Amino acid sequence: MTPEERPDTRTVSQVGEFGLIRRVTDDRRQPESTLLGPGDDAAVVSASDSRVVATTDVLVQNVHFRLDWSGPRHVGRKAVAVNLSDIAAMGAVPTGLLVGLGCSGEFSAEFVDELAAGMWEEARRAGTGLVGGDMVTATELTISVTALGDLQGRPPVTRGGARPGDVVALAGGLGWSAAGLEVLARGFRSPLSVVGAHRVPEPPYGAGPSAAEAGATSMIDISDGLLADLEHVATASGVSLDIRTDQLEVPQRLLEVASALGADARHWVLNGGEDQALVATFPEAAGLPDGWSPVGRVLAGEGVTVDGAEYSGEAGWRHWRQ
Ligand SMILES: Nc1ncnc2c1ncn2[C@@H]1O[C@H](COP(=O)(O)OP(=O)(O)OP(=O)(O)O)[C@@H](O)[C@H]1O
Ligand SMILES: Cc1ncc(C[n+]2csc(CCOP(=O)(O)O)c2C)c(N)n1
Ligand SMILES: [Mg+2]
Ligand SMILES: [Mg+2]
Ligand SMILES: [Mg+2]
Repeated sequence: MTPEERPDTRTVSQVGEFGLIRRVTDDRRQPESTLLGPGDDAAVVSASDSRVVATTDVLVQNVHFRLDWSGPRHVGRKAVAVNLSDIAAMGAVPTGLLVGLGCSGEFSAEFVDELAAGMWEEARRAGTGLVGGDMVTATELTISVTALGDLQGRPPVTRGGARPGDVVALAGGLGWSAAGLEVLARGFRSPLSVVGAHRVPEPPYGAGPSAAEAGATSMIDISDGLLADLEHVATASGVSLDIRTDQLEVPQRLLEVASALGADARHWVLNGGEDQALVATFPEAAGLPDGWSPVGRVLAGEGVTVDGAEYSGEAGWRHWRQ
């Protein structure tokens, strides 16, 4: 075995702050929108628009992921995916990502390499890259990602534009991540269809800009749960949203997993978080773009209902739940 082939067993402490930065920034082919990448006091990115969309989501070990449930590549992909889905939910395309990493010196440097590889993998799927970040020592593994985006000349699609008569529509899957979380919490590691969805969500990135192009009146990505996140749209728009369960399919696979666990698949679909699907409202006459299907209606009033009735089950995820 040559020295180059020997596995690198050094820890983060041994490699140090600048060694670590070099490892995760060297040899990365930046996307075209990166005019100046990592290495200076700040990055410079180009955009076709004079406005910049900016969003941050933080992931903390044992709150957002567990390292006995997910590997560093999964965690890296998820940290980027949840941020890129917020960019898509504004109707924008991403132009760059900044990553704040807090980790203890005991982690292997290879762990950080894998985390960075997962982030780049997900960033590339959406046509963007990591343009900068920060590395600090911390007692809990913490990943803060900031995503920047370009509205390409369109108005932002906010949570506040839904109007009575609009169609509520969905792009992407719901309930898969919650099913995976429950499977993992019960000590199982399969089926991969749900465990994989929990480890790494698959936001429908292209559906955000295409909804904006088609005249969506409001949009949000589902991080906490469909009903919980639609509450934000109902409040911001001053309307009521009614979800129709005859239009919101519960996938057969989720029914099977739920039946094996004695759980409720419909609850996963209505209240499960972290699938990062997109929900938007469209004027009835607009027609839905590819990848979008109707799941309900916007009505005059307030709050979110299911088939015209209040939902009695527990709502979606909340930090510091009492
Ligand atoms: N610490 C903060 N300082 C300033 N604004 C914040 C802070 N935390 C959240 N916000 C803002 O509040 C709004 C709602 O934040 P929230 O995190 O709930 O949205 P989200 O990212 O879409 O949801 P999730 O975090 O579940 O993915 C966003 O506009 C966000 O920028
Ligand atoms: C170990 C572990 N326990 C529970 C969960 C579930 N979970 C955590 S945060 C969140 C909502 C989105 O977060 P945020 O609002 O911060 O974006 C959900 C559904 C998990 N992923 N890992
Ligand atoms: Mg957030
Ligand atoms: Mg969001
Ligand atoms: Mg978010």
